Amino acid sequence: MNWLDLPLVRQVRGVVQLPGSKSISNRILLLAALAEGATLIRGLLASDDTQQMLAALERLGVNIAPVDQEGLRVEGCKGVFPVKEAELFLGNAGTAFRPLTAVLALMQGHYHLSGVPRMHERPIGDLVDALRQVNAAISYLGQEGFPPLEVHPATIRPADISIKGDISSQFLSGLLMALPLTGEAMAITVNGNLISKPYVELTMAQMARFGVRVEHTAWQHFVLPAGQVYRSPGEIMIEGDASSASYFLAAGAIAGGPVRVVGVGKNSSQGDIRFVEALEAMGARIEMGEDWIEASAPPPRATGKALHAIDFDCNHIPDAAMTLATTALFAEGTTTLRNIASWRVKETDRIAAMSNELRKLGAQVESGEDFLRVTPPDGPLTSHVDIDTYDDHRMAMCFSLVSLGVPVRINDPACVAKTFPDYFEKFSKIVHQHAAQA
Ligand SMILES: O=C(O)C1=C[C@@H](OP(=O)(O)O)[C@@H](O)[C@H](O)C1
Ligand SMILES: C=C(OP(=O)(O)O)C(=O)O
Repeated sequence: MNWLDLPLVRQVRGVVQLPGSKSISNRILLLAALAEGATLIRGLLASDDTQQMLAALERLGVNIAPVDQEGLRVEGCKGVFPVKEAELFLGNAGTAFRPLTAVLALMQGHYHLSGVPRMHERPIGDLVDALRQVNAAISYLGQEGFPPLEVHPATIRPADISIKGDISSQFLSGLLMALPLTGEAMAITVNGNLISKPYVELTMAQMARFGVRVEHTAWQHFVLPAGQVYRSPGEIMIEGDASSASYFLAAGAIAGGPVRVVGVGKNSSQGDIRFVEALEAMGARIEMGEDWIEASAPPPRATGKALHAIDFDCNHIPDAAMTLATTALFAEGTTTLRNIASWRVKETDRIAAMSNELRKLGAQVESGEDFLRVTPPDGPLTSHVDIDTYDDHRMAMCFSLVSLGVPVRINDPACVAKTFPDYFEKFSKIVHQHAAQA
């Protein structure tokens, strides 16, 4: 096991250029691959999750070539992947696994989809059930309802589909991106509650960039009109990742600031931009421009803690919500994060992992199926704690914030590669005062 020791940081300040959005990158790669015409993509995230999508598309016969320093040219295959038999390994990338399952189910081929052991514990049954309603032939190779999967050729028949949306929104997103390939009109009804709604909005917004529209009423009925085709818009610029922004903005709110992130701003299409509302509710000062956001701490309170606790429904920001859990260590009072049951089926059981590690620092933690409650210790956080990261990039990034209070050791820091390979380098650039210099 390797680790990274983060010394005590007394102040953060600076400007961070964000990496591209993971959620937009993997959607755009897939849609560009399925479109008519070539797409020049700029600003793509370079990380494990996008690498999984890129490698899978190349295996499926899609031509992808670098352009200039940072551009990528994807040759669209007009809705039909050239390769009809493939084994795809997709790591732990939900944004690759779920949408590719939906698309490949319509391709009349033989495909085998697998991932890392944790991916085989992450549910996919609700998506498979929905795809079976249009006669897709998918079988489970391990446990019923979970990857790995085998997709077989099948004659797809239009149907009114119902899908559950209370475990992951990626099932509905995958279905929405795939179904236009049939050319048929299709209606989807979401059965019960839909979580993580902004990600479905993001899906529809990316589809619209390729000329395909989805009609929907409330969050229950979605209609794909017949005869729509993905057409490349030519060139696409991907904005910075709003979830990745959360760590730097929280740092600015906790330890002085200002910290400015560049790459997302007030017109962002990503739901995690609304993390700033939670930070503001905790007392942080936020300013936003077209493509930047800046956070700084409020004046110190009598208690010594800059921020105050919140009670917040986090369903619309499941990823950035994790950052609130560690920000709560620097807030006066008890912070409650609600409606986060999906944390249990992500990179790890994030409610359990977060509870374990926060307790090591001296916080009082209460948790349930779908909530987490954090009360920081009265005195300082416990210093020099070893934080386990559970192969979860967000655990590593969230707990880097502990160094704004006490020195901390982050185990397996390289797990950040899933979405942000150079996270710790960027974090070190906003650090202005180590304990040794204080
Ligand atoms: O569609 C997407 O890009 C994502 C949706 C969310 O998942 P759930 O819908 O499972 O909450 C989010 O946690 C994930 O990181 C990315
Ligand atoms: C849940 C996440 O990833 P995935 O896209 O694999 O679901 C995440 O990045 O926090």
